Amino acid sequence: MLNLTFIFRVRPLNPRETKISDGSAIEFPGNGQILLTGLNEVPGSKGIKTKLFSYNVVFEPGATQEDVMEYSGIKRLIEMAVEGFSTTAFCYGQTGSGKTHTLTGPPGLFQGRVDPLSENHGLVFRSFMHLFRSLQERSETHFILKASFLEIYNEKVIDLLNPGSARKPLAVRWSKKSGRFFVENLFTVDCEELDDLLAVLEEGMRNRVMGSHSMNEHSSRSHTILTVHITSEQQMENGVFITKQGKINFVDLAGSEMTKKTHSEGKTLEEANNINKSLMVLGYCIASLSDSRKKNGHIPYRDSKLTKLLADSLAGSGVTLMIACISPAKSNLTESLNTLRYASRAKRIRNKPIIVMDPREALIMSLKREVKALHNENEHLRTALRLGVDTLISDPNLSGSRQHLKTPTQVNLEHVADMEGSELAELVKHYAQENEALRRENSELFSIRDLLVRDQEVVCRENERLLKKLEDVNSVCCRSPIIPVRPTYSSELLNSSVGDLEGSNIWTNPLNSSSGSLQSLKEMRNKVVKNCHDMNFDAII
Ligand SMILES: Nc1ncnc2c1ncn2[C@@H]1O[C@H](COP(=O)(O)OP(=O)(O)OP(=O)(O)O)[C@@H](O)[C@H]1O
Repeated sequence: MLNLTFIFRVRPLNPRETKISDGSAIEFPGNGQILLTGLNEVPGSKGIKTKLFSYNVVFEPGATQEDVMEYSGIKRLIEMAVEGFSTTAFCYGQTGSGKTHTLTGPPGLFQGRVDPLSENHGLVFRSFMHLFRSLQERSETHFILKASFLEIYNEKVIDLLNPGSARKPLAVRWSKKSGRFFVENLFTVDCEELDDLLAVLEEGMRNRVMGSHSMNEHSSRSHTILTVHITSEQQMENGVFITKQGKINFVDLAGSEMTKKTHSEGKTLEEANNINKSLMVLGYCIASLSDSRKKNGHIPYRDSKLTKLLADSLAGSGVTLMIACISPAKSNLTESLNTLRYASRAKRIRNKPIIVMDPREALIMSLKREVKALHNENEHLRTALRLGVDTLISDPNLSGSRQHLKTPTQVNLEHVADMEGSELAELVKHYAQENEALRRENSELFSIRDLLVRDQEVVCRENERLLKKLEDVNSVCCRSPIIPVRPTYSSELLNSSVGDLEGSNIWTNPLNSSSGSLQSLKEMRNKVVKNCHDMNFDAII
């Protein structure tokens, strides 16, 4: 199952590019195709002028923020997070290609009073609105939302919701329990209302490190990860509560940059080196994951903070939407080519996403599913065999499996999360026992069915033999001059009553004293009719 989807957004030429007549090097032939032109001017192009890339979703420069929300697949990602999956949307691309614009909007949107109706809002703001609408539609489920927002600046993790005046970095540690990396002491905010989530976004955006270089006046100098944890509690038919823990990460990667082109030096150069290094590690991880020979080997997640924190999304149980942002300008052709190639490599990662659940609850769920399937199968078998539940229970041939089901273990089906270990163990035991009893009953029903099928075959053969005998007698009768000729009577025989036949002279044959034959014919016929009646042919599947 594919868990990494790539989509593309090509931004319009910016005023600077238009001013210096830096034309577009990208054409859109349609059907999700991107045609790079003028490649022969790129060093190492070996004379190739154009290259065509094909993808499922490509947003052309005219696409609006709403278009991206509607057609990028982000809505599905949110639904999956609500259903308990770990999901990630991240924006990748060279500096100034429109990553921040796509995720959160243009620069300055979060300065001063934020206009909630602005058309400039990016995917994060729109996703929060969609998330709350989606939760409201599921009134039968109780949801708890928590959000955190961090940035990785120069390989240091800073809490954007609680940066402190010194912007003290937080440690990234490995959790044995959850089997993943986590940020120690990261501020996590309870978000009961949509406004709480929006406040998290605003606060984080204000605290983010921005810089300026020749290619982007408002360049993000850090990677940011905004995470919304979604815990859902739903009551099942029998009172058991099932808890699922989904999450959605919005990752705005700092832009890859050619330091020569951005004229970086000093602090900006150090930032650029760190950005490029962590993006390179991300590239290695993606390349290793997409290479089937290396997939189960070493993946260098530990080589950067970014890959440590994204490891579960890339390789584990997550579902990822990668939005590759591209500049159309001729002057950025090499970078655009790199982004498209990077995406082509990453497209090959496939994993099986899984819902994150408490292992004990997962066991109960799987036992419940099995119990339900067995119940259904047994019910079907019972109907097919025309045996009522009571018949089965009173049938001494059946083991005590049904008796057990009539008096199930009494278990306190309270809120599972609040249950003591011993209570949970008892619940698991109960389902395991019920499961076992149903399995036994299932195999007994199957043996009964096999037995009946065998009986049916024997009776069919017996009937065929009797009908053959009737045919023989018929032919003897036909040869007698006294007996009027009837074309065939085996079917007529089966359709008429015994009384009809007795009164009829077609059976009397004084020459071969056929009263004995009549008697045996009647017996045979009765036997066939009885066999057919006894064996309900339709009932056996
Ligand atoms: N689709 C678009 N439509 C209009 N303007 C855009 C679009 N994409 C980007 N821009 C503008 O281009 C400029 C650079 O975009 P942005 O800052 O989002 O790039 P970035 O990839 O995040 O860069 P960096 O990696 O340096 O942070 C911004 O002024 C932004 O508003």
